[in-house]
Amino acid sequence: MAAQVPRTAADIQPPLGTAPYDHAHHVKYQDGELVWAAQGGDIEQPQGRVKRDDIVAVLKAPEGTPGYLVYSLAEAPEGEQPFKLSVLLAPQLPEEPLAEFLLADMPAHFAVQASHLLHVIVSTRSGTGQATAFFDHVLRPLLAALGLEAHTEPDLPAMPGSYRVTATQSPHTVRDFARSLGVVGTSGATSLSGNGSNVPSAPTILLLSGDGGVIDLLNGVGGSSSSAAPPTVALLPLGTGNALFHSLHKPLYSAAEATGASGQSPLVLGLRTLLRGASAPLPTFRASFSPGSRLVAAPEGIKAAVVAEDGDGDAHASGDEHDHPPIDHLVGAIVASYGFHASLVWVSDTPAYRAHGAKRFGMAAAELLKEAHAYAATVAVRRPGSTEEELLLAPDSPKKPRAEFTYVLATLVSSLERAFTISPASRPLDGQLRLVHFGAADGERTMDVMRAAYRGGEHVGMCWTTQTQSDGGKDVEDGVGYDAVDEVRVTVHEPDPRWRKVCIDGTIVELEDGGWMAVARSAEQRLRVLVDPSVL
Ligand SMILES: Nc1ncnc2c1ncn2[C@@H]1O[C@H](COP(=O)(O)OP(=O)(O)OP(=O)(O)O)[C@@H](O)[C@H]1O
Repeated sequence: MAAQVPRTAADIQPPLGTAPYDHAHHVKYQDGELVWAAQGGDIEQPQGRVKRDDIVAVLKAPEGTPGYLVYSLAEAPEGEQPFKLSVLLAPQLPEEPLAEFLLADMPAHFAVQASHLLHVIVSTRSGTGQATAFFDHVLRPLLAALGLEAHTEPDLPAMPGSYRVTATQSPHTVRDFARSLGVVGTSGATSLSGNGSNVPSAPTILLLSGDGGVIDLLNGVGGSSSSAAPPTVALLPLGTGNALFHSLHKPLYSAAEATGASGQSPLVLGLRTLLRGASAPLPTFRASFSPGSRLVAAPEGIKAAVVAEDGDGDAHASGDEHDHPPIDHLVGAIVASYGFHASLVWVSDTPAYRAHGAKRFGMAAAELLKEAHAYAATVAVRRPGSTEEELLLAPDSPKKPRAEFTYVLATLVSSLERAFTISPASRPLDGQLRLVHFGAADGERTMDVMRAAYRGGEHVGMCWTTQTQSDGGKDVEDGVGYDAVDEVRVTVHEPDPRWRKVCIDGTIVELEDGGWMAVARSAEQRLRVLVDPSVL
């Protein structure tokens, strides 16, 4: 049975970091807002408003206090205090928004017992570095309101009502954390809770980061050699692209946009999913690399986890960020790319670019497109259900393989940023790899394609006329290819290592000249992820 939300008056003292509660006497819901007035006030001249879009949850007030507590999040990204969790105590609430947001029971994934630990990871350098502020001013007080308190002792046994916080200290912290989950006695992960309850039997991890945190967890928890049940991850999007989060929540953005609420905050959605979400297996792929492939750092020497192979076939860390350790595979959940996308991720991951948040991609893209490099490669695909590999062909011949590409990107998700819909056919958790590709194109054409992707995926089906290299420069039809695939193999033919980078969920690997990357859906279950029940 799920644990109850706190019911004592002490549990609803204003949690640390929040302003004192506002006390409403009259409340009404109009035009997508709760409006309220205090005792003696006039509801027609409200004292305060809470936008529906900002509501995170409604809790019942404790016994002896009639009414409800409405938790809402306000964000001011450029301000001194970027996040503010507000609480309104109201004697009653209208059916809307009560029915939608009332949290009657503690989510099962918050129940802490010997068989199930709750972790919070704060990735301090993700995005523009706001994960710590989000934890301090939003998540910690919200969890406190649910009767959950933080501790930072790695060796404490599971204590009901507590969770363990890990703040990243280096690019290795998340991967090291993930590896520790496989160690009996640290994770508390058992195959079954065995107590007849619906408490999960593996830990729940609240991840305050971008996509990098996910790939570090995926490659740290180990594969089939690990006996632990897969942990469940709750994503709180505090990175730059947050591709996995935005893709899993895309139907919710679309639903909100249909009602005119285009500004729906991802962090509010993330908190709602955290409180009311359901756990589902996270589809993953395995990217294998030819011998001689190496992990590489960003151009200025700063890059995330350094992961290398151990004898068990699980990815793990070695060396520091200046090493280029050999690598033979990575597990990903988002994207495996070669060409413009991989180069862009590689060159934009410097401290100077990172300071610009999501704008860093546009800035780095402008530089890269001045060169408009044509990436020499061959690309083979295996289509769904087929056992045969087939080469992607040149536009002027039904037999000749295409020899130059600008873009080769295999993905399991729809969106690489909230508004960048690279694979419009992808649905949350559908587990289908899709390949977006086009041949050598100049900078302007590539920008056109990228702009169309920002218009909801309009790049799919784009066509243009191009000139062949041979046959005296004949005009032929070309365009963006978009295919469901079970496997993709990219073989690079580039003497300059600069153009031999591939990107796996943000991690960069350099192939050798003539080397290859093969990407295929993986049947392994390494992680589960919390999603809004509507996407299941
Ligand atoms: N304290 C730290 N010191 C050094 N590196 C860190 C630290 N904390 C986090 N990192 C690294 O910073 C990177 C942050 O990546 P993450 O993907 O979370 O954010 P992002 O790149 O801004 O977002 P996205 O991948 O969604 O675009 C990770 O590679 C992580 O290992």
